[in-house]
Amino acid sequence: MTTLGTPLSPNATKVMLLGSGELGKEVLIALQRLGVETIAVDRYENAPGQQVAHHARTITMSDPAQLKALVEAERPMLVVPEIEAIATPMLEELEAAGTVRVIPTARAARLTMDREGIRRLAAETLGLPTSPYQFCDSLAELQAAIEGVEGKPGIGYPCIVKPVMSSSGKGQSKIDGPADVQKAWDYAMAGGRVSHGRVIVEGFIDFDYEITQLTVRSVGADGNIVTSFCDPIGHIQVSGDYVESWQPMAMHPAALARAREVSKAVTDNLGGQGLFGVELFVKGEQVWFSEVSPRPHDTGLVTLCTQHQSEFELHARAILALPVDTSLRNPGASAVIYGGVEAQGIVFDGVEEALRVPNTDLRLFGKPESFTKRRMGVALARATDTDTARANAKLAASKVKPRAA
Ligand SMILES: Nc1ncnc2c1ncn2[C@@H]1O[C@H](COP(=O)(O)OP(=O)(O)OP(=O)(O)O)[C@@H](O)[C@H]1O
Ligand SMILES: NCC(=O)N[C@@H]1O[C@H](COP(=O)([O-])[O-])[C@@H](O)[C@H]1O
Ligand SMILES: [Mg+2]
Repeated sequence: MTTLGTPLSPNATKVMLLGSGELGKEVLIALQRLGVETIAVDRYENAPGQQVAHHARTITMSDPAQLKALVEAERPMLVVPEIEAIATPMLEELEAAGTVRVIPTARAARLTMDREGIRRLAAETLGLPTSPYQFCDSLAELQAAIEGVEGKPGIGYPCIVKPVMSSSGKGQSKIDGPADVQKAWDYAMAGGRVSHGRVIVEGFIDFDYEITQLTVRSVGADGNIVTSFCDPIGHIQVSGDYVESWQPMAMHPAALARAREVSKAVTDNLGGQGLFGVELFVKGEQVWFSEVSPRPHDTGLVTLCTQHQSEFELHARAILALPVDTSLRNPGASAVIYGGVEAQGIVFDGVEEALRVPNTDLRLFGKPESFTKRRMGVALARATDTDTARANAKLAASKVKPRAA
């Protein structure tokens, strides 16, 4: 049974988010609506979620001592990781000591913190289909992994190199031939979230399309964990970062069934309560596991305009052991708004024109600093079909013009 308290009182139900970007901001709003007392933590001041939470804290989340001190001082009922770059072994320690509960579990946060833990679990422990891959600690190892050594075939070309710890495509590049290897290595070294000399090289999967299968582990009426699925989300990525997503993605029934089998296998193993974003590549009826976020997914921003309960509300409910409803309300789409400029405190022209596009909405995240390729907002569109929704979301996004003040 869940009992919720009153925020800012001695009986408050306190939840701490580790990472408070655009995704955390929406989770915090969902928690606020249930009267949860929220603590938004990030690596910089005035992060989007810090602007809506009861309390804002700024620390280096990858520093175990700082993380421990903060959790012990605040004593939240739940700690909810929102990004990968966190001192997750410290979360495991704190969870083991009974200091706090981590969402979905501290082990899941550790395994998904870098690409190695989750890839080895999926491919080697669970036997799920993935791209061929190798981990490398130097340029020479990368070259050998691609070209092969002593008669052993390598991954070959084309392939993709990514820092083991990065997200939103940072440091990721495609290698089409030997001339690109050095450049890809240097780019990966510059792009990781935490300085780390390790990369994954993956064989390129020539998929027809890719999806995010949002999967929720919540507590059922009988007290047992139930798994529910949202309608699949289709998306387009450019340079490893999502630019457009839509829901539902029309899929062959066999591919959808397989996608859900794979999602269930991964999320069963990771365990705990909460929403997961399982990323899958699809070709015909064939499905490959790519990676999983044990938390709301950027491509799932579309659920703000398509589902009765968005992925953020689903996460908030699931972690509080409340019932969830994953049903679709109407088709819809999202389109990303990049900063386009390098400046602090930017302004957005064209918001009115954007919102004149029928059945659209906007989220401007309020990030204090813009970079050319930093995601600063998203346009949302609902429609009776996803083609119309995609066209309108892109049109609305294109009307918003960020600029230096
Ligand atoms: N092996 C692969 N074959 C083909 N395309 C790939 C492969 N790996 C990655 N991609 C493409 O690059 C995108 C980003 O890759 P990935 O999800 O691993 O990066 P990421 O940095 O973790 O991104 P995010 O944090 O946004 O999920 C994928 O969604 C896909 O479009
Ligand atoms: N693909 C993961 C993802 O989209 N994560 C989202 O981006 C934020 C970081 O943005 P920033 O790099 O602009 O600070 C994170 O806090 C999270 O909300
Ligand atoms: Mg991804």
